[in-house]
Amino acid sequence: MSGVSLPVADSRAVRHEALRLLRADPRAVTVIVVLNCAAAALGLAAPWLVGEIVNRVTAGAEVSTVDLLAVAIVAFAVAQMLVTRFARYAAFRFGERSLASLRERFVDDTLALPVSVVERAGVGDLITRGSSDVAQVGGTLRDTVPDLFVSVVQAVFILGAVFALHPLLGLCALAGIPLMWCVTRWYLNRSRAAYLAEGEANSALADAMAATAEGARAVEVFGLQQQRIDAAERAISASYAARMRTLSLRTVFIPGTVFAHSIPVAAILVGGGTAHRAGLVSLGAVIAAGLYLWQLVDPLDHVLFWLEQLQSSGASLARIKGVAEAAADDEPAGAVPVDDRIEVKALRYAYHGAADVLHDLDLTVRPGERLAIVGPSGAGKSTLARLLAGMDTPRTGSITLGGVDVHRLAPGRALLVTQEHHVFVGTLRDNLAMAAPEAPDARLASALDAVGWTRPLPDDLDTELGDPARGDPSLDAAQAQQIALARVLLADPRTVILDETTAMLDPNAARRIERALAAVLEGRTVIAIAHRLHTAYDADRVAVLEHGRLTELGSHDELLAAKGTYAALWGSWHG
Ligand SMILES: Nc1ncnc2c1ncn2[C@@H]1O[C@H](COP(=O)(O)OP(=O)(O)OP(=O)(O)O)[C@@H](O)[C@H]1O
Repeated sequence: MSGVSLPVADSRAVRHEALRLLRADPRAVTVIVVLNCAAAALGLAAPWLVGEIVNRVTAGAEVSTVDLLAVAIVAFAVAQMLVTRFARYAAFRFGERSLASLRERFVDDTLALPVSVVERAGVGDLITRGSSDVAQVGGTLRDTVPDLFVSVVQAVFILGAVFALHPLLGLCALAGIPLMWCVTRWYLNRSRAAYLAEGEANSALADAMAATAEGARAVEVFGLQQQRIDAAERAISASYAARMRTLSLRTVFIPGTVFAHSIPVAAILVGGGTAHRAGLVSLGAVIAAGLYLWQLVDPLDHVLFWLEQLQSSGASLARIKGVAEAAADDEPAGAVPVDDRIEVKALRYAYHGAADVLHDLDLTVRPGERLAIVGPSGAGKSTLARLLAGMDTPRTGSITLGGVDVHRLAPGRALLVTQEHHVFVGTLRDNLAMAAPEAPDARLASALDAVGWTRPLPDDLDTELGDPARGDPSLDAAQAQQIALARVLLADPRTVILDETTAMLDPNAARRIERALAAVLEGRTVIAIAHRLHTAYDADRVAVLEHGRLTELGSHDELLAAKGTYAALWGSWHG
């Protein structure tokens, strides 16, 4: 964790993104709106028909009339059920499609992020945004938005129906709104911060437990039991206090809204009863209005419940959109250089605002040249390699390849090969073809031959790799490195930067890989960070880096003759 978070989008950008998701499929949204309105309208029939039954019975109607109205109630209920079913289905499909599009965009935005931004932010943040935040927004699109919409439509229709029965009854129906408004505002003003604090306290508790479990040996050896118990108790107390805070908010919110629901029913009974006695409304209308109000409880509950969900999804969408903003801040790559000459001018670099680790570096590498960079640990060799590959940008000064800032080069022009090797889950073909998607199998196979690949695999290029849990053959570090080198061959970069490519391998494997490397590097410009000095011996020139400064530059023989740092390093390495 670096502590430098990825950005979070502001509320305007979040609103814009939410509208974009809704506008992406206007046909589906129209179908959902129409079906839900129809379902809500059909739901209004039953209370009105019950009121009609009361009015007709009071007026002395026949049993057959009542039967007919009862059948109509059932018919409307069935019709509402069917329409609701199709409305839900349409909403679910829309939600799933929106979720898929959100995921795809997130992957695109993540891949467009500069490596340095990902490293600074920490992979954990990106994973949380890509998993729980995307799932939260997806759930909201699939369930909350349609349900909220249905509930709002139902509530509006129900209130409209009560007003249609009689404006006086409509006014009684609105009697609970002021209290509900106050309680909800009070709750929403406090709940976001309280739930965020609860989430943080839970994470801290999980971290404290995990640290104790992971460091169990150290706890035992150094007798840290009491210290870990105290740490756990502090985390538990903080989590308990945070939970009590959210619980106390709910103990006001839930009873407050339940009470607010009963006010209009009481108002209808008192106001409606008085109006009926005064001959202003029929008894059936009062009963229908009472039934409507009971029907109103459910959609209002949903609206209040989902409001909170919308708040936390808004926060998740802001975090997802923040990744897109970070990706958009990066300058577009794709510039094509005039040749392969590398020019480093007055280069300075510092990590996250700390002191400079590279100071005023000037260096020219000719096309096709082999340059070795040597120096003590911490001198800045790997930092320079990353800058040369365009993975980070200089604080001041410039690095160009063929006149183009390396940061803006078209992909594949200059490649950094490190000691890290990753086998992607997929077939051997997938692992190779990502460097050259159009390459036929014969070219993939010859790239493998060129890097000295000898391991027979059960299904050749179709062999699945990368997931030992499903029984994929496991590859050792050297074989994984060979796949990485075959990829370099297939990508065919004009410039290759090697950063201690064989450092993690045993001497035999290292020799095999170095032989393979010779094939890969043929005819290219090569800048090699050398920890084994024979790489420097084979190079056209050697650059010595000490404390972030270039202190020596020349051929192996010239530097030996100069009797400086390189000569001393060679002397101690050689014997
Ligand atoms: N991610 C990072 N954040 C902060 N400082 C860093 C980071 N990576 C390297 N440094 C610092 O930058 C300086 C140069 O490190 P760098 O890894 O480039 O040296 P190096 O010559 O490659 O060393 P080695 O041979 O041990 O790999 C060191 O002081 C190191 O502590």
